[in-house]
Amino acid sequence: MKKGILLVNLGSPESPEPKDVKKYLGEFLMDERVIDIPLVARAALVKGIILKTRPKASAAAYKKIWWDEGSPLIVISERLQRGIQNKVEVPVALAMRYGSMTIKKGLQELVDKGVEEVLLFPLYPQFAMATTETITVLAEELRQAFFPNIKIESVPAFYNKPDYIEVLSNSVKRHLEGKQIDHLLFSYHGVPERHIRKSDVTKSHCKIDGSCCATPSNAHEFCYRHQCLEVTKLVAEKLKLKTGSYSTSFQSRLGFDPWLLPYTDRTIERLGKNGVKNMAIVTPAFVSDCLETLEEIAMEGQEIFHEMGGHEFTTIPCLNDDAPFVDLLSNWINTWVTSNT
Ligand SMILES: C=CC1=C(C)c2cc3[nH]c(cc4nc(cc5[nH]c(cc1n2)c(C)c5CCC(=O)O)C(CCC(=O)O)=C4C)c(C)c3C=C
Ligand SMILES: [Fe+2]
Ligand SMILES: [Fe+2]
Repeated sequence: MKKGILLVNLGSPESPEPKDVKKYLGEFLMDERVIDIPLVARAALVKGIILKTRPKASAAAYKKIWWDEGSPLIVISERLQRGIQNKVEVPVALAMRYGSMTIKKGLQELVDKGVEEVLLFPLYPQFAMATTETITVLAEELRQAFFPNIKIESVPAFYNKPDYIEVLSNSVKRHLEGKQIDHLLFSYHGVPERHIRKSDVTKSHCKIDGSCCATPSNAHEFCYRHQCLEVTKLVAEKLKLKTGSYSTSFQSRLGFDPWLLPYTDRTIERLGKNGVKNMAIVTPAFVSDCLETLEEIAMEGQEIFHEMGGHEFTTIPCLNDDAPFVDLLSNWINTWVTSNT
């Protein structure tokens, strides 16, 4: 059976204009795994409230980070795809969960090249129902409806793979070389606490009480909070960071439901108030720099820190298309390609 790879990232608006941002946000936020409330309530919230105001504010934010070539997230994902394609023998396609580069088009591109067995590769180190799960569920629905003769295998969350932790740790180390940092903040995209409970396969483990994520459990295979805390722990161990010199927080909350704590903006504020002068931030929930890292962290986060009296604010880029990351993903793909052939 001929094999092929489909890398999948989140997606971006077609342009940073409010009408395109509105279209993108409409599709994104109407996903039942992103805003997980009944359809009628979701439509009322998204179309009746969020889409009335947010597109204008989001468009202004997108304009600050947009590149001549397009959305940073898309451009970087395309560079990653090309980097991997140069290192593997099978076709590598790229799709986005939302927007015009659809998963259906990505599967079609592979099928047109004769592919019958697809490795679906969600570009997220940690599992979340709003990211990994929505991709795998949609890909299976598309397979059943349009491509019944292909096989799809999905790459699970790779948050604790030793070679991933090594690449991430080396990147942090490289970007902090020669700097005197008082505090390293690991900031992950937040999710509503409800998402963690919904994804708890044991239905009783995740109490989000501070200790459950450190207690061994089958729930952790699908616990976003555990997987984020684990990345922090493993990188801190690898870099021999001292207790108290690093911490974890969650960014980008939306709405009034409780989201994972502590929040990144409040954490930056507290660090500044507590006298931290030089801080760095790494964002391991994102493999590609995007609105959430380039604007919310590198611009807004820096501003908060400076307002609180902080001096140096270092934003560590995502792994993007760095050679060690391209090599890592290519190695995993090549292992899959040569297995059972
Ligand atoms: C209920 C809302 C949201 C959930 C849950 C959520 C989870 C989630 N998102 C990412 C990664 C990205 N999100 C990005 C942008 C973004 N996210 C939300 C909302 C939720 N995300 C919104 C409304 C937006 C748009 C921007 C805005 O208006 O603030 C992006 C950036 C995309 C880009 O074009 O650059 C990424 C990447 C993860 C990993 C995640 C759960 C773990
Ligand atoms: Fe998001
Ligand atoms: Fe947990």
